[in-house]
Amino acid sequence: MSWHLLHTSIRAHQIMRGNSWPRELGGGLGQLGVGLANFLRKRFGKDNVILSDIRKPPDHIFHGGPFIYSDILDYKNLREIVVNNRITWLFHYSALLSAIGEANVSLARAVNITGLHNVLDVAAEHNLRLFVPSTIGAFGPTSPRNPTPDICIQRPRTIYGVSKVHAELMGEYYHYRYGLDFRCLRYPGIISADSQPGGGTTDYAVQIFHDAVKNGKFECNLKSSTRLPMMYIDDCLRATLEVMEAPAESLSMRTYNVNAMSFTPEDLAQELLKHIPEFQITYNVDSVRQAIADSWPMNFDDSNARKDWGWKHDFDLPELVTTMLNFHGSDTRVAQAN
Ligand SMILES: NC(=O)C1=CN([C@@H]2O[C@H](COP(=O)(O)OP(=O)(O)OC[C@H]3O[C@@H](n4cnc5c(N)ncnc54)[C@H](O)[C@@H]3O)[C@@H](O)[C@H]2O)C=CC1
Ligand SMILES: CC(=O)[C@H](N)C(=O)O
Repeated sequence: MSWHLLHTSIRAHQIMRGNSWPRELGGGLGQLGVGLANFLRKRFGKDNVILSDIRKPPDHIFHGGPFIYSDILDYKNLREIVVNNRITWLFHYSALLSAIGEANVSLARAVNITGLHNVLDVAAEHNLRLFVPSTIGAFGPTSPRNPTPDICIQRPRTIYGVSKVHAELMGEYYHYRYGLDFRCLRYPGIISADSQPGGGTTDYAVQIFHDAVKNGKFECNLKSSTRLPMMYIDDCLRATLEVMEAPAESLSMRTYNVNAMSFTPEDLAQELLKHIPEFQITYNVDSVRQAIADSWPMNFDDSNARKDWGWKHDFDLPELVTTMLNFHGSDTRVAQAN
């Protein structure tokens, strides 16, 4: 019996009891982890996915499958989990995202850098296959923005971006120096319907759907012309699994951009109006998030991922909006019925 652990958060890790499958587990209570847990439980059965968290999970999560405690900053605890459960793959999702990281730099440095070091060491010590997500935030104002290739200048201006460049470089160092099977994808802004974002710059693109369905209006904290790479969560989770299952010999790199679409708040509002004609968007720009967004890629070049391991996205902007509204719409209908 081999186990696979995804480290995502102070609130959630997951260890999956897998027979022989190299499958990933989502962080229990993070935006992506919730989606990942659902994805994995639909495909592999809920009893093969164990959530871990230093907080008590809500009932629907607790009853959704097995549960265990862990903290990414507790190296001894990490080693015990890896050894006691014979972990073979580790997915490290724990981080403070861009905006929340700027509000608490010392905690972001601890979690995003010291936490990463703990994971690298336990992964190298126990020969784990390690996935660490990077981000569009790993680029900065001196990077080419339209499009942004895999290899170019990376001088991000957030602790989040600096920590993610560090993760990319450290992961690749451990790969070349110690043979660690490190794999990394730079995610765009990820959009999910059934989970809340964790304090990033792209969070508006998640909240707008909830507000549009519930109130018919939305106050956007970025300028209407702010173009950013975005991806629907199903594409994100599939990309993660596909790169982890790709044969090592197919990987010419260990860190890849993955892309699906790029849009502005205005583009998104126009697409929403096709479904909700009365929808209204207003703007109240958050200067911290706007400065971060203005330093990030506008479009991502992911040609290496498409060439090396066959990456292909499924959701463009129209499909994203239809899918998200169907979820929120059905959610609202259920709420009204109840
Ligand atoms: N959601 C997105 O749009 C994107 C996410 N990513 C990356 O994917 C990963 C997961 O992202 P999300 O689920 O959105 O993040 P999230 O903010 O929803 O969850 C991150 C988790 O890290 C946890 N954390 C904080 N301190 C911790 C500690 N000491 N020990 C363990 N966990 C700790 C937080 O409690 C939180 O639950 C992160 O590494 C993030 O950088 C990358 C690009 C885009
Ligand atoms: C794109 C990301 O990495 C995240 N959603 C953020 O905005 O901080």
